[in-house]
Amino acid sequence: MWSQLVHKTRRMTCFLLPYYHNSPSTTKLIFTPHYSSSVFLRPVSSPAVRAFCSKSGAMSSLLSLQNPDYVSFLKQREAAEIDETLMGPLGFSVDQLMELAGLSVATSIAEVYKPTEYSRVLAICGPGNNGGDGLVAARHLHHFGYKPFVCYPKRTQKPLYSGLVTQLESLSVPFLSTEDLPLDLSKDFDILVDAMFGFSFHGAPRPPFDDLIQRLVCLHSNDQTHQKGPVIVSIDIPSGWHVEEGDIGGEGIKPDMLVSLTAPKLCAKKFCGSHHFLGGRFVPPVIADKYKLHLPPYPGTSMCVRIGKPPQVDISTLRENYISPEFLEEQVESDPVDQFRKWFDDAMAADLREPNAMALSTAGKDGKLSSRMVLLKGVDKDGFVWYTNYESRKARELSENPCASLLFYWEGLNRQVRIEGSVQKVSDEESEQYFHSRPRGSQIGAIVSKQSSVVPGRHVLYQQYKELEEKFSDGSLIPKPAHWGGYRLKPKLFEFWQGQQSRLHDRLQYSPQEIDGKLVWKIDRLAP
Ligand SMILES: NC(=O)C1=CN([C@@H]2O[C@H](COP(=O)(O)OP(=O)(O)OC[C@H]3O[C@@H](n4cnc5c(N)ncnc54)[C@H](OP(=O)(O)O)[C@@H]3O)[C@@H](O)[C@H]2O)[C@H](O)CC1
Ligand SMILES: Cc1cc2nc3c(=O)[nH]c(=O)nc-3n(C[C@H](O)[C@H](O)[C@H](O)COP(=O)(O)O)c2cc1C
Ligand SMILES: Cc1ncc(COP(=O)(O)O)c(C=O)c1O
Ligand SMILES: [K+]
Repeated sequence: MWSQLVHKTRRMTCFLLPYYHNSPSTTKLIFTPHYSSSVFLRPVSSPAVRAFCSKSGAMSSLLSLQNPDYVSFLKQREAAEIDETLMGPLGFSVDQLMELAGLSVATSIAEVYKPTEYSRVLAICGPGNNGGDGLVAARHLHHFGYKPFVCYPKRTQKPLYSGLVTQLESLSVPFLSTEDLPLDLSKDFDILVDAMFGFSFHGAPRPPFDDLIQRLVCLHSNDQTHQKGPVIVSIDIPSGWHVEEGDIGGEGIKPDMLVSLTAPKLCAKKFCGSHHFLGGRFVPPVIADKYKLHLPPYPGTSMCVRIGKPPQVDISTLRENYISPEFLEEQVESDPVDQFRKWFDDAMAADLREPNAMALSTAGKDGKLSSRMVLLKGVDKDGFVWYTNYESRKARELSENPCASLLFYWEGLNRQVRIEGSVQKVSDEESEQYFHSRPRGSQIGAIVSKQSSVVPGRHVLYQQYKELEEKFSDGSLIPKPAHWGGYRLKPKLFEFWQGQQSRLHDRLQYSPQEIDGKLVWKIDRLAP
């Protein structure tokens, strides 16, 4: 039933940072909880930083605030050696590694540059494996919804490479010769994938790559005219850079994004672009161990992880233009609770995270306001229910002033709901029933926490928690503390807000009116 709603298991997020513990006889993989101050970062959904707006992007971005020194950098010789070991004793084939490398590049690009804004991609591929990564990336980008083009002037006559070319041709991905390419690449492409040279580059670039690199260099000079040009994404090494020293003369390409593979090479320390990613999620422990590689963990199932600092953003530029279906008086339910349920169902269907999270605002007798999030645990014609500590700040304020307001914001649907009314405690039986439905850990947590009071340190809570956990380890009933229970807000005012373009939002307010001794809800449209 809806009013007994939302008993979803709370998702506990714990970041596990693997490290390899070396003992003379064994190599053990130990997981330690990894706490980072950035753990609480939310993805910012705006065009400027769509960079990390996808779910996995958000995960990558929160890992990014790790100390950048934490990441290892490889010498050219080490990179080549690792490659040989992977493809020798460790049993990988070059095809496999190239596929994973190219996929990492495509997913890194997709995390930062959305195909709706950056559709036209030119992959410039060199004669070696770096070029192969570029071909694979182009294929994945096609499947991700981009429009890739490929320039592959020095083709390698090996089945792996001719296969990659055939695969692209079968997707009708156009191949452009160097002569076909416009001298100025800035007009025709949104993303330039630099897949010319990787860690085997040496000396000075020979034709035709010298000229191609120069065309990428030229784009920065255009940049000074403040034209929005294409972005450059380098695979593993910015082509033309010394693999260890970087851009020695300072006249090389300046990529916006670098996707390091396996581990960044030394030149990556000189990378100044906005987006440094790591790909190549195939490093087995023996390699990590032998080369003492410190690499960030890949989030979830992602093929890439952001390393280095995320780009700085000007907060004042962050904004969304809401685009939604019109929300009209004719469509709404006459009863606001029914309308709320309809929208709540939409929020559930949209798979939003914690659609039952709501801001609760209260004020004490001094009139000073306070807000916090709580979880809605039930709704019906009698009101909106949540559970909390009856000795908390909110409880004190509610005892002094029973008026409160609730606010839901469903970002993915461009919707907000405001509810105002008066608050009462729910019955003891109702609290009792709900309390015992919670996970046992949360029940103990409620006993331990004298909510809103000052605690000398986390260890105090943890100590009490451990003691109670031990006490109730036999599975016996955990008694609900008297100071824990529910509140119900009886609504007197509703507002349903649907975001629209140019800030001309729809706002429908429901207020109660008595007509012929009967209570009806009056619906008014408010100016946005
Ligand atoms: N383990 C991994 O992470 C994997 C990474 N991969 C990718 O492979 C490259 C390294 O590939 P490799 O084939 O060894 O080398 P390059 O792609 O860098 O290029 C070698 C070719 O480039 C020619 N070359 C070298 N220098 C120049 C130059 N100055 N001018 C022109 N051409 C040059 C070289 O020819 P030579 O005759 O000079 O030897 C080669 O033809 C790595 O960076 C990753 O991107 C794998 O895909 C998977 C595993
Ligand atoms: C998403 C979310 C849901 C929360 N749900 C509850 C809840 O249901 N009950 C509760 O007591 N605290 C909940 N909290 C914690 C409160 O926001 C708050 O920190 C706590 O209730 C103390 O508030 P007070 O000192 O103003 O009384 C939640 C926090 C968040 C971020
Ligand atoms: C302190 C506190 N109490 C209660 C709740 C509600 O949790 P539950 O869904 O377990 O009732 C939360 C949720 O975040 C909370 O933080
Ligand atoms: K490259």
